[in-house]
Amino acid sequence: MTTCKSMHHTARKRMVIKLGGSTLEGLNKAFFENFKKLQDSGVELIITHGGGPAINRELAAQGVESHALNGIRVTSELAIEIVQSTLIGKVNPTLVHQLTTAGIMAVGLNGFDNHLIVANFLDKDVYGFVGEVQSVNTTLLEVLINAGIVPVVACVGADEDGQALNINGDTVASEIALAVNADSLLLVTDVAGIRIEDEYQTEVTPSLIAQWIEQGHIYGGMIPKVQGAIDCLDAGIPSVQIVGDHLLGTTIKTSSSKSLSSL
Ligand SMILES: Nc1ncnc2c1ncn2[C@@H]1O[C@H](COP(=O)(O)OP(=O)(O)O)[C@@H](O)[C@H]1O
Ligand SMILES: CC(=O)N[C@@H](CCC(=O)OP(=O)(O)O)C(=O)O
Repeated sequence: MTTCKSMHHTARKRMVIKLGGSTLEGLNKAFFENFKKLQDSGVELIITHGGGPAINRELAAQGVESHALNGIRVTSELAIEIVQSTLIGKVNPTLVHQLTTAGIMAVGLNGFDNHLIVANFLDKDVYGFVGEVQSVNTTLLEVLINAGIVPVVACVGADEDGQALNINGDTVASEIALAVNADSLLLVTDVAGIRIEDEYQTEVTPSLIAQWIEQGHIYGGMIPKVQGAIDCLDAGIPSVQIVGDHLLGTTIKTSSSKSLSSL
């Protein structure tokens, strides 16, 4: 019996999906119903999200300055309060509502819950209240997944003193994918994948990505996505995709399977 059960478990696919703030507000019921179908077909889902545009609006409304450096928001003491309340208080429950409306049992979480995301200051002098992930406690995620519940994780970490730290949503997604040993990572954003000189790429390798960053073809918010993708591939997660809201986009692979046709 035990063998049977564990074999069943290892056969299940586990997928981490990150919904970017750039696309979050335009997603409809049909989009979320795709996730319901995935879950019904036996895929274990963990959803993470960002919320850059919502944070920008709230910062502007309160007259708090912030700017990005290498795709990371430089986050002052005033700004972290707004990041925390916007992501955990507004963006996360809105997303949980959309998922539950699509028939998915979903529960909202953030880095504070059962030490889910323990973080250190990345570099306080340069970035302010931005976190670098120190550890991900997967215990709670496993409990929820086993009960058929989809965890929905806001990208706020907590340091050992209980200070909230802002972490890029793509970074949280890849760290969680690594921690739960996901079979795939899907980053949903506002573009249909990586675009190079006006052409969307269907399949790319880490070495091409490094070249494109160097040449400035990949910049800004795309940088934490490809970095997270490469970290996952390096750790053996077989599939990472960056897609638009139609779920079409770029697959990042360690080596191209197109070598014959492209020769
Ligand atoms: N090579 C590239 N291909 C596609 N998008 C890119 C590229 N380089 C930079 N970008 C930018 O990255 C953005 C997506 O990142 P971001 O705005 O942070 O989205 P999200 O909120 O989904 O994390 C795109 O809208 C585009 O402006
Ligand atoms: C440190 C850092 O940059 N945090 C991000 C967190 C939100 C996020 O990542 O949102 P997107 O998914 O929309 O990019 C920020 O403050 O914007």
